[in-house]
Amino acid sequence: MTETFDLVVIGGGVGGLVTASVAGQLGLRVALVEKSGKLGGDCLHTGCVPSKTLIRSAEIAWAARESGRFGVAAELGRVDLAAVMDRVREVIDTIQVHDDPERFRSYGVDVIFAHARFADAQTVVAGDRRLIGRRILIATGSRPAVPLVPGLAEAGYWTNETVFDQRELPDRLAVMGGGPIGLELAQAFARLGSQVTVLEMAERILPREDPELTAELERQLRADGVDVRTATAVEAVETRDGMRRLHCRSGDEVATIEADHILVAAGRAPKVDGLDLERAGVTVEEGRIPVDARMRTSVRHIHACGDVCGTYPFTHVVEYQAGVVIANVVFRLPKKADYRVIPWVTYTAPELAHVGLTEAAAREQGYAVQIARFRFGDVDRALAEGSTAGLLKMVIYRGRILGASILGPHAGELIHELVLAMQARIKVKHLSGAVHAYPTLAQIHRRAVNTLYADRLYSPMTRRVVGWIQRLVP
Ligand SMILES: Cc1cc2nc3c(=O)[nH]c(=O)nc-3n(C[C@H](O)[C@H](O)[C@H](O)COP(=O)(O)OP(=O)(O)OC[C@H]3O[C@@H](n4cnc5c(N)ncnc54)[C@H](O)[C@@H]3O)c2cc1C
Ligand SMILES: NC(=O)c1ccc[n+]([C@@H]2O[C@H](COP(=O)([O-])OP(=O)(O)OC[C@H]3O[C@@H](n4cnc5c(N)ncnc54)[C@H](O)[C@@H]3O)[C@@H](O)[C@H]2O)c1
Repeated sequence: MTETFDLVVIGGGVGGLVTASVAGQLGLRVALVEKSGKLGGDCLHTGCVPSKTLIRSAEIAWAARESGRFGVAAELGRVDLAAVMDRVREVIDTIQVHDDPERFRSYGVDVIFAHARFADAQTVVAGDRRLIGRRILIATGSRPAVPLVPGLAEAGYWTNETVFDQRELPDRLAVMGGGPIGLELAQAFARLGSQVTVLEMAERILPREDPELTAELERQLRADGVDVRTATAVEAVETRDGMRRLHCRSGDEVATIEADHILVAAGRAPKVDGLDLERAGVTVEEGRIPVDARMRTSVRHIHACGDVCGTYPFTHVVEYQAGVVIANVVFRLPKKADYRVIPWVTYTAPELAHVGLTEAAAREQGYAVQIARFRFGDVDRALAEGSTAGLLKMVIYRGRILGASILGPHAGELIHELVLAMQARIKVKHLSGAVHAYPTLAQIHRRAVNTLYADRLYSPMTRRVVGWIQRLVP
């Protein structure tokens, strides 16, 4: 059966759903093809939602363990991973209601559950249907990249696709990869009671983040009981009596880590296979689909967004890119994606939030920047909360923020004041001038900026000026 559509969307994750729902509600003839049998994609089923729900249970376990420090001394009973994962499932099911296929059908979207592939640049084959699209969107996401380590496949491992199905807490867990997925899950399992080792190949955890903050986060993770080993490569894995032995090398030193289970969190691979992209003439580079600023692939009427493009693989970025696709496809406006102000957050404890340029990136680009820093240990609310680790670091050029990183309590919430300031190109003097309620963590923004003015305010010159005013003005 051959049918014609204004827009054919491949992939029912964030990118595909946002685009299809808006285009459908605005009257375009839209087909949405999803192969997994359910809508929602990685974020809902195996990504953001389950990980953040698991982290919440881990926080509760940690709070019970630490309660004595707050004068409440609660007893932590047995951690029941099955019950924790049941709660994860409940949260997914609650959110899944928003992604009910019937809801999309009510918007006029033809939702098709099938594997999609290209027959040519205009035609997508989905089961026994041939969908001709005036425009086509590829939003097929990514899957875990699994390193080629001898013995790993035979030993078996978890990824984000299987970890949330587990029912028993492992005594010992080895995590390959010290990126956001690895660290969030490593700390969560450690807080729930597993003995966790993180094996990171690079010199430091979260290599894309500011090293000043990641060094402090590494110390915090260790204090939480996570054994973090950087510059460590897993060279081979063997299984003995059901136990995994990971043979690792760090420089000249070799070590063997024993674990009941291995979690692989070593990066993502865009899902481009099985799409027959060559039939459509869509270019694939280094395993991902490159796009221009209008989210167009090498074939102008075929767009791509989200993890399949391999840049900024975050839900909020996919959503933003879908907006660019909508502007171009639905409104035919030449809107371009602009990544100047993109925040992201790693949900460890403390959280690490970032937006814009790091200090190193700004200096590399030739900006003579000023750095404003303030530590949570000097913020009264952080003291009251008992969460004093971490700091705010702001990268400032000619009075405006080029970038900022926050390591600290609720950093993911706090960063948005700076996101808005950057987006609106507000000068930092306005952050300092804005009254911030006491005692809030948000005072850290104002206090960081004030450190820049302190030297000038209390300088001999200002003292002289004040002296003249006092003498001259009655
Ligand atoms: C553990 C984990 C935690 C994360 N936490 C966060 C977080 O806290 N914050 C954040 O911003 N981001 C987070 N992310 C990243 C976020 O989940 C992704 O960036 C986002 O889900 C990507 O959306 P997408 O639409 O590009 O792809 P997906 O959501 O992966 O959707 C792609 C869809 O396409 C379908 N598909 C693939 N191939 C075909 C085909 N040939 N035919 C038909 N359908 C197909 C797939 O089945 C899937 O449903 C996390 C990711 C992981 C793995
Ligand atoms: N909070 C969030 O927003 C959030 C959370 C989780 C994931 N995500 C998204 O998902 C993406 C993927 O996350 P990720 O953590 O899997 O990937 P990543 O690429 O960010 O980090 C993977 C880490 O694994 C290391 N590594 C690679 N191969 C290795 C090996 N053989 N042995 C040991 N270490 C190895 C890399 O050096 C890197 O530090 C992230 O870039 C992020 O955009 C976001």
